[in-house]
Amino acid sequence: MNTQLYLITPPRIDLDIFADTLVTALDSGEIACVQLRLKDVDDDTVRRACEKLQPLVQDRDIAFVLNDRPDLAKEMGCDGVHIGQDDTPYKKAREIMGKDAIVGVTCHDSKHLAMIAGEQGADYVAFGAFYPTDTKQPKSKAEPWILEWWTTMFEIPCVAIGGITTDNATPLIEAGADFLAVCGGIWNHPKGVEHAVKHFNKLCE
Ligand SMILES: Cc1ncc(COP(=O)(O)OP(=O)(O)O)c(N)n1
Ligand SMILES: Cc1ncsc1CCOP(=O)(O)O
Ligand SMILES: [Mg+2]
Repeated sequence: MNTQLYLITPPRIDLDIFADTLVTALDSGEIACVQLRLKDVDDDTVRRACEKLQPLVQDRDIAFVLNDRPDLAKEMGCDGVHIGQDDTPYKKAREIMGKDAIVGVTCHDSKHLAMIAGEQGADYVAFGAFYPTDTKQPKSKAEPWILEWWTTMFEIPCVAIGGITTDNATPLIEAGADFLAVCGGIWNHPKGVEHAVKHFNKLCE
């Protein structure tokens, strides 16, 4: 399977404006997954964002994953949740989400964390940050070899994240990333989101 695109929503969104931008992105090419990632907002803001954005994504047969909050992901009918090492522990997240939902786990640049997540039953392991990013102050710096190592050793999909753009994605694709999780590289692309999606898709062919 070729590398697939996994969109992360911008840190701050105006819901009505972003819904239109998201539709443009979704209709520009192949996208496997969208993660709603809103930090430091109240639960109702997350609920409203889910209500507005989730149908746009799911109606196109694309997975809608919520960051950090298995409780809200379950309540809102999301396809999955992404949890970090300081979030709800995997077992609890799985208990809340059920066996068929997607549960993805941040593993930074750690083989050890990834093997634990894999053993516990994670649907994907996420490595990063591969490049400098303005979206988050990352806790770790990962190198492409960890993607190569993971894909050689395990069947569970791996996600590459952190500062990925159309200019720097190729080494991660070549190293075997199953998914590229991208925020700024899509929404802030100088030529617009349509061009960005198409360009990422081309790189992944
Ligand atoms: C696909 C994907 N990978 C990694 C992260 C980072 O999760 P986390 O370490 O919990 O940090 P926050 O995103 O919660 O700030 C992610 N969200 N998605
Ligand atoms: C959430 C997250 N986790 C590690 S780096 C990162 C930010 C991803 O956004 P961008 O693609 O803009 O670097
Ligand atoms: Mg988190």
